[in-house]
Amino acid sequence: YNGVAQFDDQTSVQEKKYLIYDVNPGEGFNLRRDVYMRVANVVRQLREQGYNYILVLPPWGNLYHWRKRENKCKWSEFFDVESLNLFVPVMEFEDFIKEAGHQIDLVLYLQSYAEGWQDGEFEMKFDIRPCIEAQHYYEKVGDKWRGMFFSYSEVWSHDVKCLSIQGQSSTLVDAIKKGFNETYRLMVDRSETILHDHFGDIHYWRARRSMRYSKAVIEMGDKFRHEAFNSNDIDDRTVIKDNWQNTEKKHGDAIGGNYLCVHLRRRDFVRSHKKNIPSIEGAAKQISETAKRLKLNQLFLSTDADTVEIDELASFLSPSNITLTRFEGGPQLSDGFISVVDQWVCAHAKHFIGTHQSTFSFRIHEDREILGFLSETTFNRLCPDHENECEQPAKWTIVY
Ligand SMILES: C[C@@H]1O[C@H](OP(=O)(O)OP(=O)(O)OC[C@H]2O[C@@H](n3cnc4c(=O)[nH]c(N)nc43)[C@H](O)[C@@H]2O)[C@@H](O)[C@H](O)[C@@H]1O
Repeated sequence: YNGVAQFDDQTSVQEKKYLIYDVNPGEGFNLRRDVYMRVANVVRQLREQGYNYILVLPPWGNLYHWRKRENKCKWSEFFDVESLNLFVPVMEFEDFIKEAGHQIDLVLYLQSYAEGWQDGEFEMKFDIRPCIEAQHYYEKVGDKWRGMFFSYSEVWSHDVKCLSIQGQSSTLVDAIKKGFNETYRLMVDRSETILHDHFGDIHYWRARRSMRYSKAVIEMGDKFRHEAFNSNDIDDRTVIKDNWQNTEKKHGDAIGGNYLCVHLRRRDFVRSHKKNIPSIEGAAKQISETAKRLKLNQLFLSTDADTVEIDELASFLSPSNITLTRFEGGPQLSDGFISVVDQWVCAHAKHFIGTHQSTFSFRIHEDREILGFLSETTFNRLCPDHENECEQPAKWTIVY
């Protein structure tokens, strides 16, 4: 596959256009990372077919899980934008405003079909339809459509249309080609409505491999690994090349630092995934057993739990020589930044155990696949209290 850099020769063929996107406001950080991969693959396909789209990165902000209210955060705070740029050309929203102004030509609001699936069959299709709920998010004031637009109050759109769609990245490609390929600044809202073309295929992984963390995240994470666990890339065998395009690891290349990482998802998960996650005591029991089995007495805990639960967990660890360490960050760091450092540290552990169906854990799985860990050290989850041997996460292993 040589889908890279083809865009260089196409810039002359077609006038440059912008594809901006957004996601359902209630979605968390790591589901948004998944949606990025779907949209990046929309742009990849459009470019391969001669449409000169640049992907505009939606600023991070006002996330439900973030306790510090932050908005207009750039992707470069968390990710290496130059690296993303090697998959499809991307730009920060602020740079888009500088380059193309405060207007968007059309917001295409993705929605499902009001009538649901016909005959219970999933068929890929799209149609412009009356809006079902977009009116809650966009309002026409004078001749300008106003909306959230990532908290940029000066931004507005000339038009808003609703597209009922059932399908995947390529379905949206078809819709754009058919109806909107003349649109200069196109924004696709509710992009999570489309699925991946093929979950876990080479295009999925290329987009994912391009999503490297920012230098600041990596430096902070590496410093912490070194200080807390004496872990470093040479000893852990986790050295990777600067460019993801020529980084290819085999399972078993990486051995990881001398610690066990557990991602313990709490807060809203305690309610929404009650049946599938353990109690604090149950988690401590499973962690203790794994630590004993693997002869690891250093635990790195990545969690959104409050300190009461963390102290409780620590008190249940047995034998009591298991040390519990967390990355606390400090007041100057954002919630988003701390959470990505947590993921980086977990990605380098000798063994990882995550939480059932948490996209936060899924992104750690992927990082470990990229680094070349054996799958059995990665695709593990905590079981609910009443099940000793629950079903483990599907092994979505890397493909090159
Ligand atoms: C119920 C669903 O849960 C889904 O969450 P799920 O997949 O775990 O994962 P995320 O989409 O990332 O949302 C969870 C957020 O909670 C914080 N968080 C969770 N675990 C940790 C951790 O170990 N360390 C740190 N520092 N922060 C953590 C962090 O802000 C993270 O982005 C949501 O995406 C969906 O929108 C929905 O709410």
